[in-house]
Amino acid sequence: MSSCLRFTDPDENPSPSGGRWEKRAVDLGDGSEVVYVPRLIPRDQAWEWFRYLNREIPWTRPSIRVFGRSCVQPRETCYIAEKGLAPMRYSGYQPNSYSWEEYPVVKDILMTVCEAFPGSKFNTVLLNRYKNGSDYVAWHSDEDKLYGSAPEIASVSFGCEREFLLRKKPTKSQAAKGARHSDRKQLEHKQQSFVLKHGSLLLMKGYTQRDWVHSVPKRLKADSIRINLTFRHIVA
Ligand SMILES: O=C(O)CCC(=O)C(=O)O
Ligand SMILES: [Fe+2]
Repeated sequence: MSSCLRFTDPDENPSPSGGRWEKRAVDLGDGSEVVYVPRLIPRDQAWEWFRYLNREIPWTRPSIRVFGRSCVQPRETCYIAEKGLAPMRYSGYQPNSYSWEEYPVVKDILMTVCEAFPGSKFNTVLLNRYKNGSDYVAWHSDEDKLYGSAPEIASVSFGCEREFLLRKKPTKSQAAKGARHSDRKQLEHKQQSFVLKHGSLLLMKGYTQRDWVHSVPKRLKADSIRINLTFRHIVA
């Protein structure tokens, strides 16, 4: 069950720059926070970029390992990274890394993110394409020492609106006891839901990767393509 979001508005205390966007911050507690920008990119510009990404990106649907079993990833992927960075790996899969120079529009999207959040730093991007509502991303966190202890991850969405869920990870003692029914119920209340709109940005900050997991569940009514870019910063 997803709880209703209660937003605070950081623009009530505008920062020196990056203030021309409506931003909705959600404090998840204990040092975790997300900021949702519903209209990072104007609608027509976002459709133009959607068409470019859909057409030009070399999408692949790799085999990954989940709980020791090989399966086809339930969405298409591409990875772009600065040269010389440590390789990225998830679920037993190490994507080929393409260069930023080959995809100028991806750089333009990154520039827009950096204008909205001056001071943020990103050097890689993982792109995902969901052909329709049967494509999804399962519960996971992007916690990896490659990204440091409290990474900022900027997620920009295009095309079909999809639900994005965030759920608190069980604490060590909850995990040790095994998720009893009452604990499970408690954790369900610590779930947040966002409908990520065409041209929107969701910034995950602080301990969101350490303490929360996220997913984009199957939605059989979603009948068109969604493209998502998660900008990340590899520290080593
Ligand atoms: O598609 C999304 O909104 C999220 C993708 C994601 O979580 C990931 O690539 O790690
Ligand atoms: Fe993720």
